[in-house]
Amino acid sequence: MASETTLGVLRRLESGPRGLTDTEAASRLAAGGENTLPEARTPTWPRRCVRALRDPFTAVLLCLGLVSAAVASWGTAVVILALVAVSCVLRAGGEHAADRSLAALRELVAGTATVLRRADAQDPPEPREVPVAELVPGDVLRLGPGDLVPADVRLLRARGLTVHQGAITGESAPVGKTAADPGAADESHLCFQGSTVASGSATAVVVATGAATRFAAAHRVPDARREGGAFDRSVHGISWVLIRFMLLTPPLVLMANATLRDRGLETLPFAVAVAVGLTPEMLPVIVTTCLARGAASLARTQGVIVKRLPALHDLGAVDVLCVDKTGTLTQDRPVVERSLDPAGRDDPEVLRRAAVGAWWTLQLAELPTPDALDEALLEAAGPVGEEYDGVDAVPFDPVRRIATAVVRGELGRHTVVVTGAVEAVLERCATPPGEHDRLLSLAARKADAGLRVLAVATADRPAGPGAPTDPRGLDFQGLVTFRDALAPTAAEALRGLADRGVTVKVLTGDHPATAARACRELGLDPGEVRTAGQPDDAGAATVVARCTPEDKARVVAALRAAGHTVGFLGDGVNDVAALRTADVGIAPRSAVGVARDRADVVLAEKDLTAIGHAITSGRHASSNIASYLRVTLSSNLGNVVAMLAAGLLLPFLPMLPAQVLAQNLCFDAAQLAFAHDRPGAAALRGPAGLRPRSFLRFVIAFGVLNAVADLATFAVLALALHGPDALDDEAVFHSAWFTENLLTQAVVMLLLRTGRPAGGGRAPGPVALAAAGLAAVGLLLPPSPLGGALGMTALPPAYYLLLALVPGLYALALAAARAGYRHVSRR
Ligand SMILES: Nc1ncnc2c1ncn2[C@@H]1O[C@H](COP(=O)(O)OP(=O)(O)OP(=O)(O)O)[C@@H](O)[C@H]1O
Ligand SMILES: [Mg+2]
Repeated sequence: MASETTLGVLRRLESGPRGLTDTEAASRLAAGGENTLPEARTPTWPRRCVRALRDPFTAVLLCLGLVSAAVASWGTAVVILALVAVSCVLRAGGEHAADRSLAALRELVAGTATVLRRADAQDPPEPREVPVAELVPGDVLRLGPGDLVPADVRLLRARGLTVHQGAITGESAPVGKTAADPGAADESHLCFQGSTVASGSATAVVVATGAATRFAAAHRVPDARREGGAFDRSVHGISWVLIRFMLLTPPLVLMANATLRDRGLETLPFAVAVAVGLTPEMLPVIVTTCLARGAASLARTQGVIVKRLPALHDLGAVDVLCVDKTGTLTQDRPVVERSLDPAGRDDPEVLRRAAVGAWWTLQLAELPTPDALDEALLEAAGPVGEEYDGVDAVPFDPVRRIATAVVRGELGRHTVVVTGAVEAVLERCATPPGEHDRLLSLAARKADAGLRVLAVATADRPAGPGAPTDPRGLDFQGLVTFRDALAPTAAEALRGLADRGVTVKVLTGDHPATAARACRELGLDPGEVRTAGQPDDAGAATVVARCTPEDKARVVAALRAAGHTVGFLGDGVNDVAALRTADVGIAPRSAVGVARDRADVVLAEKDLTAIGHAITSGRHASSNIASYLRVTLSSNLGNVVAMLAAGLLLPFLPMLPAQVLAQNLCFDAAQLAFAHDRPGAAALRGPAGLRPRSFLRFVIAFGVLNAVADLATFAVLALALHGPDALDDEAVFHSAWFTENLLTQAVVMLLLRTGRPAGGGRAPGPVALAAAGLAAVGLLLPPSPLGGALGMTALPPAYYLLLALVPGLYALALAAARAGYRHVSRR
């Protein structure tokens, strides 16, 4: 294929430069299938369950179950397997529902391609937006900056085209592509599905779609999204600490019991049950439920689409949000304001020349969507350009910051028209240094007024084959200024972010003064504006101007390295690298294809205030997950420590393995309520990340407190009611402790969540109801027949009195400790 000529390829595909007819495309689609990757299909149920088993906690549970089975402790083994099964099924179900709704949402922002199609063979071809899935071999399509290459294509025409094809070849820099018929081994005339257009434009014919593309052949998962976002990392960190604890517990229990109590392997089921008691086995279920609920409600109420569930948590943790300016804070609907000669006087000729360049760029570059500045130039200049003969054009490139068009002038010579950022154009002009500085400050004065500034230069040269990619020795012609109105919701959105404790930074490719002025008008203090490349441009500055795409990504990376959780909001080709680098990439729906594809979150409506709501929703979900973890882990840890200690002090096991596991099941069921909780206002006020270290410190502190409370209960019960000798009534002791555990757990649920303080006159929330249910089970299960089956019994009435008292005291201690902890952790 590599050595085939363009014509040969078109003939083989039975297509032509005018594209396919609708009927032909439809019959090819029916015959060849949709242009989708095989991996993109949703996993089956068994696969989901197997995947749920790979969760580390589940794996450890399974191991413990096998150990129990190996020592013929069938009851324990069965209960553990039941736990595993319940958590797998709940999780797989949750993920299934979440995936389905995510897939539906992703459809909303799925890409389209600009294809030439004809209703009839005689009709002229017209460019049409077609869903990427409906592309067929032989389709002729247009590519422009920011497009995803939707299939494997052979270029027919290309202007200044460079593509990122790292997904296929691993090269990180953009690669130049041309339509010229190549040598045998060269692939510079082919673009592959999965690559993206960095600059330039092209017309190309589709040669392979769907499973036949090179991308699919390489068996790459299309969305190998970064694992290890902030959320995954935190959960991973916490999980591994716990798993180490769990694996250590059984041998420790065995050894302690063997040395101090002379017990042998018969304590193994107990040891295993204790280790199981430590596991937050509902964690995956809670995480999926919290995130999926948050994402669904965001889509419904705000039109915000979260494409990757953990991104919702990361949004909640964002403390710095970087945004670009044009198209995000402003509308990107520029209108020409003035056309100035080098002396700063009005001169319509400058505008006319720029418009000639724009016209021929539009004609020759065949961009799928015309550039906003080019359109504004043509709108203001009226019908110009046709009086010349266009030769070639290289569309705007955000790295060089210039656009070039070449037209045939008088006497067969060529005129090169270069438009672009002032610095970039002046650098290519033969202007004396003094004049150079004067022109820069003229442009800066215009930019100070909030205008976007375009410099125009030309050169006259002998006829040559094409446009120079890096023209030099130009004559400076003047400036065109544009007004670009601010996005109507931008000011309110920025206020909303400030209220939520999020620092906003503006990273723009535009002039520093234009950016500073826009910020001021939006009520954001720009401070000292930095230009990309200055030392410390990633530091404290609010505005970094003249960013290349790499600069934006570099600043984001530096902020992350400094410990921030960084969000990036952008809509253009020059934002793609930063969208990938940030913890959460956000794109408005109007963004170019790659930006939308790379973003984790897409704003479906043109309302920036939705970001604030999305951040709150992320905090909401994180706070519920954190509440769950905090409550579960600290009370589990407390129970385990208390149980180990009591196991050594008592002549019998403090709880039977089956009772430990039953208690565990009750906890798990009650804690599902956290997925439906509404956290208090305080939890939503600032960034809400799970920081493993401080989190584990919290858990250990409250776990120890919990253990102390448990042991105190045990001592009080023993001494107050019977004296040390009466303790050999095992069933009574087990029942009392079971009840006490469930009651304290209920208290912990109420007091350790990040929820609103009790009271306030509103109906009890789900957590309060679940806690009440848990307490009721704690009181009612032991005297019931089921309790009997688990080896428990009704308690003497006096016990109930004490059992009412102890959780009360514990609640007071807990509330005091919580207040003290807040005080300490705030300092
Ligand atoms: N189509 C174009 N033709 C010529 N010059 C352009 C064109 N678009 C932009 N420029 C010039 O390049 C400068 C920087 O534009 P660039 O697109 O890099 O940033 P931006 O889109 O303004 O910023 P942001 O990153 O905030 O979206 C503009 O100020 C303008 O002078
Ligand atoms: Mg932009």
